Amino acid sequence: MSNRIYVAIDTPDLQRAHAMAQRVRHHVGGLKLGLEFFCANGAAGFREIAHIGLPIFLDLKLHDIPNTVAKAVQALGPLAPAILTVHASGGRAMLEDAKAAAPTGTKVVAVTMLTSLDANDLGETGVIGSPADHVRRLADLAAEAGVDGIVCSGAEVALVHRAWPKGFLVVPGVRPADGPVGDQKRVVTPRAALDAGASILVIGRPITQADDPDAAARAIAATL
Ligand SMILES: O=C(O)c1cc(=O)[nH]c(=O)n1[C@@H]1O[C@H](COP(=O)(O)O)[C@@H](O)[C@H]1O
Repeated sequence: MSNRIYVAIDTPDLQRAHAMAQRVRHHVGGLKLGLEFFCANGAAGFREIAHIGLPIFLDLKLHDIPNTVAKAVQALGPLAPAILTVHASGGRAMLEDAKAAAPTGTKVVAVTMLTSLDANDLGETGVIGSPADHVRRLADLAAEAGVDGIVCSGAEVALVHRAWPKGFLVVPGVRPADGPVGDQKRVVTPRAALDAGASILVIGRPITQADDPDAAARAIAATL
């Protein structure tokens, strides 16, 4: 893929989502639809956005018992998303069953440690060790369970890339050098994330909240 930016279309409003996707479509490689969009618009909304013709990353971060996740992945099968997320902390059996239930062309990627968390947040959830240790442990589990890749921050992607060179590595929480970080805590620039081994970048607000979203997408793409 020449353009490795997936733009996060985070809105519950189908018209706005469609207009935003149309606006930036020539400057991104794919579109990411997440919980906010899918809870409001479901499969019908997904199909409307898919008509635009770019690959769709369906980011539902599924996390439940193996049977429930497998049945949910099966139910999403007719949508044939290019990429689908589950949580790595759902465990080995959940990851194996999610992959087995996904259509052949869908990459199943496992979210390791959300980019909105830092070492302190991790400690509060009872996890001992650094973010890097935690991401590495979950990435190893994801690789062993046979999913296609993981989601992590740009701060850990280099170490995962070394351990799993063939893994499909998704990096969100990227910000142009001077941009506001918002609720993200483990942030790097788009260029740094790609240099460290990211397969694709997920970028939302730096594009969608810009005064001129297509110019913002073009400007970020030009740095890559
Ligand atoms: O799975 C994701 O895409 C994801 C994982 C993660 O750890 N952090 C994260 O921000 N995301 C998603 O990436 C997008 C980031 O959006 P911005 O912070 O607006 O660029 C959102 O749609 C998040 O749901």
